[in-house]
Amino acid sequence: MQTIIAAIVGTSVAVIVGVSAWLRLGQDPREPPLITASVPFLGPILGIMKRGNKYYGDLRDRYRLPIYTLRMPGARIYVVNSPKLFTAIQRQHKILPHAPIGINAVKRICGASAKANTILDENMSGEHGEWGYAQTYYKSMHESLSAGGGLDFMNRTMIKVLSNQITTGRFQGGLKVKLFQWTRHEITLATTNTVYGPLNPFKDERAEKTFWDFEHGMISLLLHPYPGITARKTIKQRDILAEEYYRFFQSGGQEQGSPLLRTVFDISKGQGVPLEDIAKFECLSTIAALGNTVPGTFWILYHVYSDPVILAVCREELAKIVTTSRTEEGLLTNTIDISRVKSECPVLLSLWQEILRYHTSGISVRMALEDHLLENQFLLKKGSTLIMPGHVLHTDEGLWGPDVDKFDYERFIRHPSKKRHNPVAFRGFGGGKTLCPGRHFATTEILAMTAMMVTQFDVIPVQGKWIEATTHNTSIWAVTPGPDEDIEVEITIRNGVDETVDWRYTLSDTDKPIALAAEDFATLGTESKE
Ligand code: HEM
Repeated sequence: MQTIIAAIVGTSVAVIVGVSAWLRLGQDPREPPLITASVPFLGPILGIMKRGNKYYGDLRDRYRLPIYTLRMPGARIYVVNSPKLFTAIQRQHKILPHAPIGINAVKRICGASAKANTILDENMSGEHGEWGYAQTYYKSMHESLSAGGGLDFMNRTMIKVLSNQITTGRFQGGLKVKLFQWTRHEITLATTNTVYGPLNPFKDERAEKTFWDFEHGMISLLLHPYPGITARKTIKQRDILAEEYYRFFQSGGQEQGSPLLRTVFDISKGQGVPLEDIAKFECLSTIAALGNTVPGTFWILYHVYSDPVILAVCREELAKIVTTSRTEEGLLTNTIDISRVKSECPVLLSLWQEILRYHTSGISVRMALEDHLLENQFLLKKGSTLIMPGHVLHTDEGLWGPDVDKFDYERFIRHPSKKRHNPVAFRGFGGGKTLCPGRHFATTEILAMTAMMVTQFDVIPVQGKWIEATTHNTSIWAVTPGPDEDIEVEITIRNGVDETVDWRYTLSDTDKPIALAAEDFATLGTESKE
């Protein structure tokens, strides 16, 4: 027996030493340093399975490298830790694009026809100029969601829809709900009514349920080698959803929808994508619009209501921008202009940014289309994958200071005596070519929802005290994780709120982008340091 064990141990050690040596020999000295796990190839996979995106933070702390190589079966991966290199990689978007990885994910998730997939492939990385489906689709999304008439229309519609949902009439005598589930429903309705208009398929609660079940299982379409066998349920949910979108488009629903929807629909049609496939791609667009906005809203409500100091400060800030008027009949109306929330409520805005810093852990990925010497220093081999984990920047003490692990709702408040953080260190909305186009809309929606709740309602945990919400069970792919356990709360009308007074929420001004990402600082003319 002992001899067998010794033989197994001996062989394993020999294999590990052999594979490690082979890995090192296959590594060009100009490549980012190789980190070999104690079990080659499997080590990183096990690390990621165990620690999720925090694994990259662990390696950053252990090796303190600006960029390093990880080897996994069939993959050469460069993981980036330095904000300077994040920017350098994003600048090389033709040689180091996101599209080959992103389009592959779209194909696996949406299961579109061969015809649609061929259209997707054409000039996907923009190597021949700004044409082709992928290029024009994302460009038009960015344009439709940038400051201007289209975004103003969406913001105003969303504020109107949301304020019709969040009314005192619904919470008479208190309403007990699970906070995450409730937030999810309210945001799903407000966002989809805004995007899809009066024929919104999500008005049917069955569509909403199918959508969230699909979202939950979607990772299996990406990771399982044979999803047709192992992820049949998720595929069925996607196909039911796609049928809903198909019926919507066939009946011309998009004509009454948002300018964003009409624009991207026309682009898909113009590129010759069949209607069945436009409907399948729409499943993913809704994921983009809701996937992070829902947990983002949950976290802001959780932090505001679970901390009496934050709640008091936010209420004080909002009270300053409430204007009261009287109708001819003598009825009082309180009005909050959401434009003023964005320009005159620095604490609320800082709280939202801190939520993104503290809770989001998105990863930006790129692929090297050819050998490239990054910053004349690091050789990136053709075919390799680049990983830029937001988490490593968000948790870097050198970038945020010694209190980096603390949730500090005032961290982003600008003050002449305070050194501003490096904008590149904030990755809540990613960056570069794939910078989130929905960031301004989502920010307005989340701030509007918070303003409506905080001014009119109290939220109290049914258990009597707030339990710290954790995110240990988060899937590795979640950009903004939801809580491990939902929290049962009671929503009641805030003490002192006069129920005879009408509350109105408006958006008076045309959208002025708030500097959220490093790119916004550049657009707004504020310097972006690295
Ligand atoms: C709090 C809410 C949101 C967060 C935290 C968020 C975050 C992100 C992140 C981290 C990325 C990836 C960036 C990268 O790879 O570098 C992204 C991409 C994207 N987001 Fe958002 N997002 C939010 C809301 C929205 C909304 C409301 C929409 C649409 C209405 C949207 C549409 C998209 C799209 C289409 C992309 C892909 C962009 C491209 O590849 O060019 N997002 N988002």
